[in-house]
Amino acid sequence: MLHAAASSYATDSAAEGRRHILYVDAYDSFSNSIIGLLEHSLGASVTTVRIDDRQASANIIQVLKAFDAVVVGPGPGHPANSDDVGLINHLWKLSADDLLPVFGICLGFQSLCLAHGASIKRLKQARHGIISNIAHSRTDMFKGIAGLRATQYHSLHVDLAANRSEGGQAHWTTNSKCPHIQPLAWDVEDEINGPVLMAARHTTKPFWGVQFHPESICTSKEGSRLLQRWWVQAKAWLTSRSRMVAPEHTAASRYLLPTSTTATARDAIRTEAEYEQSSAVSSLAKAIRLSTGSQATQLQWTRHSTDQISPIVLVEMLGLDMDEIILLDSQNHNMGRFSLLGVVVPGETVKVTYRAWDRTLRYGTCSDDERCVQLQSINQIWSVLQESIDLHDPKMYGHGQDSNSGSGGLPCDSPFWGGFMGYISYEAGLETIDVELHESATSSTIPDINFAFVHRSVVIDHATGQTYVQSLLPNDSSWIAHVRRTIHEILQSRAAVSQSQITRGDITVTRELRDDLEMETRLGLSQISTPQERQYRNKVLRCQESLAAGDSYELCLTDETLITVPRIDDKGVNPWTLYKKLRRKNPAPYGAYLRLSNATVVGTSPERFLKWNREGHCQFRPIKGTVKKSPSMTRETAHNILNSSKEQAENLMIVDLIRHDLSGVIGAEHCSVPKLMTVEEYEHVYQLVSVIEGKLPCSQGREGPTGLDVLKASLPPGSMTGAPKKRSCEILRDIEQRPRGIYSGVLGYLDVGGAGDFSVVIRTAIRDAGCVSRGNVETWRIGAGGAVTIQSTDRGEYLEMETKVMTALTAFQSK
Ligand SMILES: C=C(O[C@@H]1C=C(C(=O)O)C=C[C@H]1O)C(=O)O
Ligand SMILES: NC(=O)CC[C@H](N)C(=O)O
Repeated sequence: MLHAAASSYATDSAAEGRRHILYVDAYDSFSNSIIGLLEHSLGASVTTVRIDDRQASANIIQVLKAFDAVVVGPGPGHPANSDDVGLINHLWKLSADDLLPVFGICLGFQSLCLAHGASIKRLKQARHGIISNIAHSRTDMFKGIAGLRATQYHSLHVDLAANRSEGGQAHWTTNSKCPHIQPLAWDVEDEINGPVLMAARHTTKPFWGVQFHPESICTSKEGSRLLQRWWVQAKAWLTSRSRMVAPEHTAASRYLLPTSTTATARDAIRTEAEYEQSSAVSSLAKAIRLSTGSQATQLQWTRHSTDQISPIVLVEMLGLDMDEIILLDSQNHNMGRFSLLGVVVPGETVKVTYRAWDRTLRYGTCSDDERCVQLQSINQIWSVLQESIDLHDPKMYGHGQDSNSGSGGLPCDSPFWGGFMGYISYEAGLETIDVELHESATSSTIPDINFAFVHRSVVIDHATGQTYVQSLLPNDSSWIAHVRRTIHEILQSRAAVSQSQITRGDITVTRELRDDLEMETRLGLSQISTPQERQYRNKVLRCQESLAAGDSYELCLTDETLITVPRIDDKGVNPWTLYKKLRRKNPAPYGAYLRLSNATVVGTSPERFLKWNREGHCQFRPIKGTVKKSPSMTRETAHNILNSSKEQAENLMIVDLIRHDLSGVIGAEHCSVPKLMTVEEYEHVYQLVSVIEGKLPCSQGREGPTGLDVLKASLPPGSMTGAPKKRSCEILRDIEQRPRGIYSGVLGYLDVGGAGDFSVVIRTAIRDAGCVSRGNVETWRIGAGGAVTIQSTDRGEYLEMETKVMTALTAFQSK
């Protein structure tokens, strides 16, 4: 199947007269941005092939006939390792008749030079996310290019044998060892590594290459001009040879494998086997739909002016604190606007779980009516989630019912009207990028995807002081009235203020004090086992070895802290009491309390992963760069540290990675970076934050990608992996030797109206499933870690991990 560019929505590959470029993807996390640049700076149509596409490799001559030029992308590994470059090696051996212009970027460039006599060596210090001025010859593709600042992501470099003998000067001549490699650009500012070759061309063949990354957000505009200059040269070469592409461009299609899951969540399932399963899976959507009746879905809702009502008080007054619920709680944090409560109605709410290691999907309202379907791949889940959402979109059924507010229509300011609430684990994310799971993932008892289809919800808008009570169930006025009465009760007794317990009457106060006391007694007897410093530091060093070897540019190393708490009278820690303590100690905008199926999550994440609204506006907010607060750490010093090259490089890599993830779905030209590396202050840390945004194409009817497509294309969260994502995750799995589970995954909601919001699961405690019935102790886990770069120190990384653990561990320390 032909895969016409990763960003197929931006491309009209059938357009007449367009040139065709074959992009060779070496599994890099920046490829989609490069493809966007080729499409929009050069006006070319781009088709992607992966380096390990065997069929394309075996038929490479035929494949190339359909293209005007090839761009060979960056990637992990070493150009001398055939697995890392795959079919790239064929390009350098093409006969005169089959030749065509080739442009290599980073790994592609190194491969070009290696094939023509150069040596590939390790840099003394790898350059990942480092921006520098490029000194160039002003000739060839650099003609007319002004000052060029460019981002580098490399550990290896091209050694032309004459590098060092030129006294640190850039030079533009070939030498006898590499007579065909003509230098075109150098980095002469690098004091540690000395002059490093940044661009070259072949003296007789139409091969060019650059060591830096023209697609990076921090490479100046001259980066795309350079590509345009190359394109002029390439086309001149094609004209001089009268080279024509095969009349049928799609002739290449039968040799190329699809490169990514560009199928949208709404796309029809194709193979027969998939079809069979899909009908089983589809019955899930129908089962969920049945619970709302066969008629049009109505959203019944009321709105109340509640000022600053506390979601905690509301949960308790509704008597839900011991039940299965999902609370997304912005904890009055200045960066969180909404709090959302999803109610699980025992025996009625449909729960959907998926286990990555055996690919089983389970759904039902309770264990008795649970159905289990064996899936071929996680990709089948997205369509069923999307289908369930689509079947309930109240917009499709005319107006919802506004029973009390009198304004009619739907509550547009409420970001969630009902739909799925829950999480997607890190391992589920690994499956989406074809990373094999660690063997011990088989022992995991907590689901990897865990959602409830929430019909009844309450949304508190802390900015406007409005609270929405909403239900998708038919004839649910009595529940709505019950919540409304409870809200009035809270308001009347002024229980909405923070001193709520004092005003809620003696019974509640007594219960709360008793709960606190019980928890503190258990916590006083708990055992905390944090990662050993020496072992953690060794892991940092192992990460750095992979970075130095060129296998990764950044690795988000993590480990976990275990808290074992004795169960007394068959009772462990009350998760609700624990959550209340945690949110007091570490308020954060993405607070989460989840009890669903056998998972218990108590968290205070500062990091939004991805939000999209009903108009299709998407936003990522990755955090990368952490400084611990302390009496001696002034805001100014924190800013200085976070503005250092180490922290900025760390952040830049993730920004470029997320631009790639988002571009793959909506096209690079629709992505923007409105905030690049701004410092934000939290309870215990300062963080460096960037914002990447984009807009889904407006689709008529139900065509085109959705927010869920962006979500599935971006897992696991780049800030928790490092770049390039796939190789980095494989390295981390081998170093960490454990599944991460819910930690490092994403938690949030998919709204029936088409919106969604997910945080990154960090600074969070998770209770082991099954422990409740496992005798007299229970275990809680807190994952923590940080991005290791070549500039990290092992001790510094250990301290950073410790700081992050503490943000959640404080809740376990007895008073
Ligand atoms: C890995 C964690 O956090 C991630 C790593 C960060 C960093 O390296 O600075 C910052 C926020 C998160 O994306 C964690 O909190 O455990
Ligand atoms: N960005 C890249 O292509 C990196 C190439 C190679 N793996 C290196 O680290 O030098």
